[in-house]
Amino acid sequence: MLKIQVSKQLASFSFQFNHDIDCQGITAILGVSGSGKSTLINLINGLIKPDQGYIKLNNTSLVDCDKNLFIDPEKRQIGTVFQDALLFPHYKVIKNLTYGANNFNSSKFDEIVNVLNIHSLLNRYPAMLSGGEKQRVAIGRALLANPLLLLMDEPLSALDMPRKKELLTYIDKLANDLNIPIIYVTHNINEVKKIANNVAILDQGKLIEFGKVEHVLQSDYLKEWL
Ligand SMILES: Nc1ncnc2c1ncn2[C@@H]1O[C@H](COP(=O)(O)OP(=O)(O)OP(=O)(O)O)[C@@H](O)[C@H]1O
Repeated sequence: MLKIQVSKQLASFSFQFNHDIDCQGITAILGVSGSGKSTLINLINGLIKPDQGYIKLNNTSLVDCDKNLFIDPEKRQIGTVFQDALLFPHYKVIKNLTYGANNFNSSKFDEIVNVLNIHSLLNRYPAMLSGGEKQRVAIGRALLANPLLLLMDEPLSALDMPRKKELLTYIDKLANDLNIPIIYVTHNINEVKKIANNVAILDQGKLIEFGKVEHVLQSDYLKEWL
């Protein structure tokens, strides 16, 4: 369980989020541009410090403003995949995957390589990969660090439609085959329908709705948005 009760002021933008997120399956964070989706992701992974409140992952405090506690991003056991796959251009895929990952065994490596279907890419440089292949490698690298939770901030936005469809299938497999909980940021309702179990809707830095996808997609807020 991810327990979040935070507020953050970024210039004139006020952000608040008070809700628990079940660490199971895929939880989508949906909202228009500027609603605060990336702010939420960066509060969870530690790239932003809240002004007030706390975040706990499976009962471990990641940040607690009252106690002046702040766990550094690299110690949170949380993987983040951003819009653009940030790979080292001068390293082959295999080195990009294993860079900085100290605690993994070869069966874990094989499992991740299989689920993401990147075996044939291991000896290529990033410049020799398509956008979707790069994102699969970036996801693989995040998974090799053994995260308890995977955050994905609009991972499809740089891809064309066929690659989007392809990568969505892989993301779905991660949650099901590897059993890794995922928080998935998007402004695309179709992506939510395809892969998410639960969805949170943000608007102007506030949580508007949270619940099962079937339920939330019926909300009046989304009827106006569609
Ligand atoms: N460091 C900052 N300083 C000032 N304002 C910021 C800062 N970071 C974000 N903001 C503002 O906070 C608001 C929310 O930004 P955020 O990136 O969280 O939105 P988003 O929903 O992820 O948007 P998008 O879908 O376009 O990525 C925006 O108005 C943005 O300009």
